[in-house]
Amino acid sequence: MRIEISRLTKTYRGGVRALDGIDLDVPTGMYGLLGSNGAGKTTLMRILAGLLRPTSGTVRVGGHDIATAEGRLAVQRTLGYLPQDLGVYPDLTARGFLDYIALLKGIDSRTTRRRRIGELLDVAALTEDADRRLRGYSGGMLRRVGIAQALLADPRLLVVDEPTTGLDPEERIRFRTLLSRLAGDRTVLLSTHTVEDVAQTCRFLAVLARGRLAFTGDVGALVSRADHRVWTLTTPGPAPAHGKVVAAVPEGTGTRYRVIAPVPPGPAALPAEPTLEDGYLALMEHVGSG
Ligand SMILES: Nc1ncnc2c1ncn2[C@@H]1O[C@H](COP(=O)(O)OP(=O)(O)OP(=O)(O)O)[C@@H](O)[C@H]1O
Repeated sequence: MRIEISRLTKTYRGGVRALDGIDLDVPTGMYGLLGSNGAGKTTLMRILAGLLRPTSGTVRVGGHDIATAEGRLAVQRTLGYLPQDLGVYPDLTARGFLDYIALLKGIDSRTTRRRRIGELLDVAALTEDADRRLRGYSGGMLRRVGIAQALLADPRLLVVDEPTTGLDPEERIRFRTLLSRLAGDRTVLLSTHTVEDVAQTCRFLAVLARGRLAFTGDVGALVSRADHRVWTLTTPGPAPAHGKVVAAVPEGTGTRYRVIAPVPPGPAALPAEPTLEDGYLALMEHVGSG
């Protein structure tokens, strides 16, 4: 399911221009949307989910234009959305909550609901805990309940907004693996400010900065933004005065710095292999974050 976005602009009442002329083509599979706080990611997700109207520009999802009522309806039928702040009822069990959402989504047949919810609890690895109240769930389990509710209508497009924020490393990895598995036969648009989530799951990504696209392409192309610009320097003295220090690890009597800079930050600096995070930071140095 392809997403085609052209000249998309969103200006909020009060004048904040959250999206400023976005052109983006998202193919089937897993796709990352990276950007710092306030870059416009949630605004874009909410427009895709039909919850917010753009100020101008066009958005087509699977060929349906979301500017028309029929288009929005068609997209809502093929889209599952996991918002940043999914509210749940803590006194419901996971099974009860999913049943409630399924009813809201118009799945009237009790048998269909029971079967579908059973399948999704299994996909989200929640079967054993399905009859426990949500108030006792961990952050990772709640996020998986969120994915299960987003999958109820078997959407071809899954839009997930900052799903791994606040998760511990094991839960984070488990959640990422789940998303990758789901992307096998659908489009999964993953919005995040965590570079590692994209590095571990996506081949293609876009970077938003202050409402504009700063980058689109494959992961390797973003990594190479930091080619010949990453250095390590171990010194007992102060941090290098030039370049952006991205890591500082105590080592012996000194500190090993990792630095992004166009030239070696000191005579003892050694070149290092760039990571996706280095590429992202090098790009942000260039465009200015925000
Ligand atoms: N309802 C609103 N009214 C006015 N301005 C808004 C509204 N929602 C968001 N904004 C502003 O629009 C810009 C983009 O916000 P958005 O939430 O889309 O960014 P984001 O990339 O999702 O950030 P975060 O990672 O912090 O969630 C910000 O400057 C934000 O303050």
